[in-house]
Amino acid sequence: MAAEIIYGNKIAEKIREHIKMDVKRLHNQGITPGLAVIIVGDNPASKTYVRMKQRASEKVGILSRVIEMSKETTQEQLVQKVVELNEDPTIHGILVQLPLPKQIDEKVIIETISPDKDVDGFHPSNIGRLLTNQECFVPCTPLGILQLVKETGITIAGKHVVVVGRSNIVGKPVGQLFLNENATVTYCHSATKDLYQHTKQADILIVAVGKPNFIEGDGVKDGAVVIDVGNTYLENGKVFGDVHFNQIKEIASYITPVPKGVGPMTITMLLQNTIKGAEKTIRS
Ligand SMILES: Nc1nc(=O)c2c([nH]1)NC[C@@H]1CN(c3ccc(C(=O)N[C@@H](CCC(=O)O)C(=O)O)cc3)C=[N+]21
Repeated sequence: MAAEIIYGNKIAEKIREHIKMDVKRLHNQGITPGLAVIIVGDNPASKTYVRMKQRASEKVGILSRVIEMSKETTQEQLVQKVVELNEDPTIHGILVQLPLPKQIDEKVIIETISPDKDVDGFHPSNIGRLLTNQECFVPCTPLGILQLVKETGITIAGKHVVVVGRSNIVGKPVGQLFLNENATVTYCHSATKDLYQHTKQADILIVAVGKPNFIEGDGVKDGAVVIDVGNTYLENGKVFGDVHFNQIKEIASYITPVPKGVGPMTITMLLQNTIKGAEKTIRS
């Protein structure tokens, strides 16, 4: 049976309507949520993402400030910029677009961002809080994936979630998030032996490796929910996911497309986290 396609862009649109109302409520309290996005260097994909984030922010009434820094920026200069934004009361969310140029240590920069403004959820303090199931900023892509799966109406508790990929920004936190939802979680990665033996066990298969068509039809169980986190730009300018969509759509119960799947949810969760950052200033 053919799978139902989960259109992340449609779900994202619905959530953004709620976000607009949250922003209005904050405006009425005299607060304009502010997001700072720092981009270092001129990676074309990064520029595209930053533009999408900026446009999405403006549409819902979040003030976005994009800070462009040259590819020669030193670590010290970037740290200084982040410290400045940490202290800026008009900024409620800080995102440093990754990857960073070689001369800059990402870990140092991420640890400089105030955990209270860390809308990416990459600071070790937020990661530790996610691990211990405490209130925190959850990384945007994992949070978006959870919302997409919840939108299908399936129960997550007790399901076997198999995550392919173990990056700090997607693989690891998404597994943790589903573990917190009482799923049984398996992580697969580059050293995993007999990958398909594992992926075929998945009720929910999440693929985040950045390799087009990495998982084909024979790696998927009948009726599985398949979430494709890939976003690889090929020379022709087209964007590709990590799973063989045409094969798997005949096997899965639900599948996310690329584009219009996980990507728009990532950006929507960034907006949601920025509002959460702005709300923190009310309570304190
Ligand atoms: N500090 C940091 N935080 C991030 O969240 C972050 C980052 N660095 N570095 C790069 C990755 C990638 N990322 C995407 C966001 C949206 C789409 C997205 O919306 N993609 C569209 C396709 C776009 C197109 O059609 O060109 C879609 O899937 O429909 C993709 C990828 C955020 N990232």
